[in-house]
Amino acid sequence: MNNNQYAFDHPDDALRALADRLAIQPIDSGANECIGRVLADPVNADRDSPAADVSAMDGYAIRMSDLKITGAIEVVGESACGQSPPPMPAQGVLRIFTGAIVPDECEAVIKREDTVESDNAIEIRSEGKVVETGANIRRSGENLAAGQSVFEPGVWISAVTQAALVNFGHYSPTVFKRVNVSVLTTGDEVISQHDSPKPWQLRNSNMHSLVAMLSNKPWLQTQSSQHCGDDRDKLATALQQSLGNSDAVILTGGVSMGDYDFVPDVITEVGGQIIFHRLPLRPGKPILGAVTREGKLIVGLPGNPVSAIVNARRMVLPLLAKKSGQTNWLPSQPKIHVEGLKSKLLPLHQMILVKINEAGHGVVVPSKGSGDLVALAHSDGFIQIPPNTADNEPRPFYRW
Ligand SMILES: Nc1nc2c(c(=O)[nH]1)N[C@H]1C(S)=C(S)[C@@H](COP(=O)(O)OP(=O)(O)OC[C@H]3O[C@@H](n4cnc5c(N)ncnc54)[C@H](O)[C@@H]3O)O[C@H]1N2
Ligand code: MOO
Repeated sequence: MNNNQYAFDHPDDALRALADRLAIQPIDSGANECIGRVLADPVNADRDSPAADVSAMDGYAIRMSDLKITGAIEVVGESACGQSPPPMPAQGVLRIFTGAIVPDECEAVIKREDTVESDNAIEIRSEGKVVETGANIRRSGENLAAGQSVFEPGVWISAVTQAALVNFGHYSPTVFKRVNVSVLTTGDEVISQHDSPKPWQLRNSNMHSLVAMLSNKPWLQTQSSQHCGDDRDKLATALQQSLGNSDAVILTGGVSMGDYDFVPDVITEVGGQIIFHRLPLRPGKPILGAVTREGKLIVGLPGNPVSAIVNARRMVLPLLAKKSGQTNWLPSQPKIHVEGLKSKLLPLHQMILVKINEAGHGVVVPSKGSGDLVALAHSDGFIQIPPNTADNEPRPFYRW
């Protein structure tokens, strides 16, 4: 707590306080697809990786004494992939292939380009003469030994995670259930895609952008998306229903100080415990975070389209990630230099739209404010600048 104006000084503190109260998803016993989902059980190595000493190159399995031989050395046999290896001959070398098992008593592998090859014999070139004991041999268990931990629960299963899971025999690991999310937009001025807007109306960009952001994540599932006018009772009913069939409800609009801003009251009415309402953020000051008794998430995002989507990325996705079981739910972001930054000195964490240039630097996207969804659409993400800061240090970058 701080100077009374805001429940938290830093958005991450607000996130942690709310995240602590969320119920983690149960295990999904019926999952038949694990890619993009969240690992629920620990995974240990079922065997050494590599499982045996193997060659890292196509070449010849030698003893160190072979390096002293000038002239031809007989190639006595070969160790090929997918076969158990022949014994190392007392004299002569074996042809060996990348990934094939290195026989006991082989002391190094010489790359074939470091030899002069002829029928059933090689000569070792000067480049090959300098190999050291163990050269080009991958030792059994050097990546990981049998029984050691590969992953703890809470890992997001990407293509690279999948490589290790399959390598250790976990084709269908246990995962957490997807987080079912409902999107509930509010406001009498917002129309559906089937209507054409009058001057005092606008299209529901928030609903479509939020659903798009959520649908990018295989560990989430959009349960429903609906719009509700500024009617307190209808909003309460819609929120109650959404909470009944989802794990999280994300609302937009109606969270600030207007006469028709019913969202905070309605959240309390349906049993939500408000953890924060208003944070020192721009955009996003009116944001509201709440939790139900069952540990479901409710977030009230401001209605302005830039504010809604910036805070969906900055605040909602981490909370949903926590709920999904991910342990790295609030990762630190890479810091980037930003050109053209002239931020005002404000007692707020400012989130500024940027585009990334070829040098990997951010360039500020000129914006007219939190209703400027044209600027939003031309950005790659945003940076976050601490309150009352005017220097041009690298800042954390949140990519869309
Ligand atoms: N007296 C104060 N007024 C306002 C404050 C404040 O602190 N004191 N905060 C301002 C800030 S910051 C924001 S952001 C807005 C957010 O207010 P609400 O969440 O109550 O949003 P609305 O008033 O409902 O709408 C704001 C704006 O966004 C448009 N909108 C709403 N829903 C959608 C939608 N689904 N798709 C596209 N656009 C939407 C809406 O028409 C308004 O133009 O409050 C300030 N006021
Ligand atoms: O969240 Mo508001 O967008 O700062 O205008």
